[in-house]
Amino acid sequence: MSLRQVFKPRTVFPDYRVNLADFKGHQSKALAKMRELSPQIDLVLELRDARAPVSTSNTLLQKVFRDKEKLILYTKKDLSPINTRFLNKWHESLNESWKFMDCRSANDTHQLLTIIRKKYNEMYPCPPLGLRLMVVGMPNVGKSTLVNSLRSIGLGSDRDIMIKKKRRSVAKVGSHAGVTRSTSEIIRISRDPEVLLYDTPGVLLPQVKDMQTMLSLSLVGTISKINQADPVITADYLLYVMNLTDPSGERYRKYFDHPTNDIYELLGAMATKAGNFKRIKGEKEKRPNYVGTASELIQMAQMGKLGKLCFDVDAVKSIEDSDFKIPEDAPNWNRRNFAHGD
Ligand SMILES: Nc1nc2c(ncn2[C@@H]2O[C@H](COP(=O)(O)OP(=O)(O)OP(=O)(O)O)[C@@H](O)[C@H]2O)c(=O)[nH]1
Repeated sequence: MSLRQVFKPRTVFPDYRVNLADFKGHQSKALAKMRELSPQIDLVLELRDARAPVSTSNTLLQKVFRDKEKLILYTKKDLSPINTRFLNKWHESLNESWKFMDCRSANDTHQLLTIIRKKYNEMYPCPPLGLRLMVVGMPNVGKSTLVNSLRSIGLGSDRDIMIKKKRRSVAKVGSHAGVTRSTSEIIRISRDPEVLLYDTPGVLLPQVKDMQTMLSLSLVGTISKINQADPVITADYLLYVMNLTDPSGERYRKYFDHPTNDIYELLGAMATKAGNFKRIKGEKEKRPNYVGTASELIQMAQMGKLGKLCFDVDAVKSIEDSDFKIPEDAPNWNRRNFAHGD
């Protein structure tokens, strides 16, 4: 590209056909269990990934806990550039409380525990069996990580959180979707006041809204490998998001010297640099391994190696542009109970 040419990122993503479902039997069972336990729950912690705040919001969970007090936790804040003004505007219109979190941070967990304990102290009469919480959300958003942090900090001191972490881990954590398969037994996270919670398996919608939602969910690791879209399509969406976020091409400068809208150009350059070629049946020459390189690029994005990214670019923009009104039937929660955090 000549220096005179100005790079223009794509503003519309091509309409690929991708699978829109990843709903499993254990998720359906988990929903039934949530409905069964719902009457004894005082507060629902709904986790969403801050890199896909709209796509990881689950209307099924909202229906199950329609009448419950709820605090929305946007997790993985360390990987997301999302503007808190957007979250404020969005939730103000829905009369909902929210907080930004790194589930592994002692500081954030402390702040959350303070909110939870305050909630207990404000209840009259105090719940005789302790305050009961349920931690819900889509797969891989950080539920089990949060449960372990709450228990470590809630029952111990944060100075020895690292030492006690192993002993106190009650919920299995993993880097892929679907690690928790069933609702936990009740777990104590604080003694005075008595606070108990249930960890639950991640639940998706039976079918997601559209292709971009599915690609966003794949990029934050919510979709199981078998149902994810083709890695090259997912990497192309990642490129679309990266260019809209920063049109200078800086995020992939290490692999390619100018911004591009052509995913094959970027993957080809990356594969050549790594010497990652593949022989295609019936062809003499080896070709760059586009699929393998696309998977590597996706993994880098998931680990935060391409900088902070929000994959819900179009969804966030359409919410930002809309004119909010508080629905008349919105529950009247006391929002002063909750801090937003940053
Ligand atoms: N960077 C970052 N990583 C996090 C955070 N919270 C959780 N993780 C990581 O995200 C991955 C998924 O965490 P889990 O706690 O297993 O997620 P889950 O929601 O219980 O997953 P399911 O069992 O599939 O429902 C793990 O690799 C965690 O270490 C966070 O706030 N920031």
